[in-house]
Amino acid sequence: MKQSVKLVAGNWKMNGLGASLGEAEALAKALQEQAAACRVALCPPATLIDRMARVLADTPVELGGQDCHAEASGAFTGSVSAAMVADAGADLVILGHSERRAGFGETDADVAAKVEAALAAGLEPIICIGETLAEREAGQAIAVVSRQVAGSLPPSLSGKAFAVAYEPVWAIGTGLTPTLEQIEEVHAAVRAAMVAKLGEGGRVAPILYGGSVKPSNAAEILAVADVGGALVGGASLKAEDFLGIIRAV
Ligand SMILES: O=C[C@H](O)COP(=O)(O)O
Repeated sequence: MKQSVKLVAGNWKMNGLGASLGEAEALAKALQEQAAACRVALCPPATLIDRMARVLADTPVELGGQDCHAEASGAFTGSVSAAMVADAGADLVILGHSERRAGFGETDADVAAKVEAALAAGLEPIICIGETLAEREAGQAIAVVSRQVAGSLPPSLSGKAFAVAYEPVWAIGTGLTPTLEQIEEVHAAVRAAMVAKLGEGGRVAPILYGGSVKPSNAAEILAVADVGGALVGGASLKAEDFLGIIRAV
């Protein structure tokens, strides 16, 4: 299989005010002094994208949003469009995170529509999938992620730059992680579902792992077959911790 460059993306979620720009600056400075062996991205809250774009201009750190609306414009109070995320300075956008699926009722079809909007705006989507603890305990993990891939990835992704992030819901922010064997098994199933949906276009995009990735476990997780990077929450908020993960690639 052709390997794409690994991507390590930090999802700040609803954390970080202007003061946190110092962490982005420190990260960029470190990566300018010693280049990373992977792509690196930070995805701050929408209000920080513009300011962070200035801080990260001419550095190796890419910038992403955490969500966008599926429509291009209109009466959607509180939402931002994909074009707005791009206009603020982002190159990527996280879509379908489990916190949006669970907290805002986003379905696979909603996510697929957002992916279309992101592509139209020139953004590279990072499409999140993952099973709940109840689904894993019921032996449904593979079926759930396969269904999410089939429903959340529109055919138009074929030939476009994108990533899928496998994030078991029970591993997010808990300190728990699947075994390396479980990660390998799910990533293989996700890859098969991507190829079933997109044909050859599903073979190259990286499949990131997310859920309690930290400097101490990053190397072993990133070495698992077809783990194409990491989507990092808590440990991306401090440059030093995030660098520990990036250096493990
Ligand atoms: O998007 C990131 C994930 O939800 C992982 O979060 P975490 O690294 O804090 O477990």
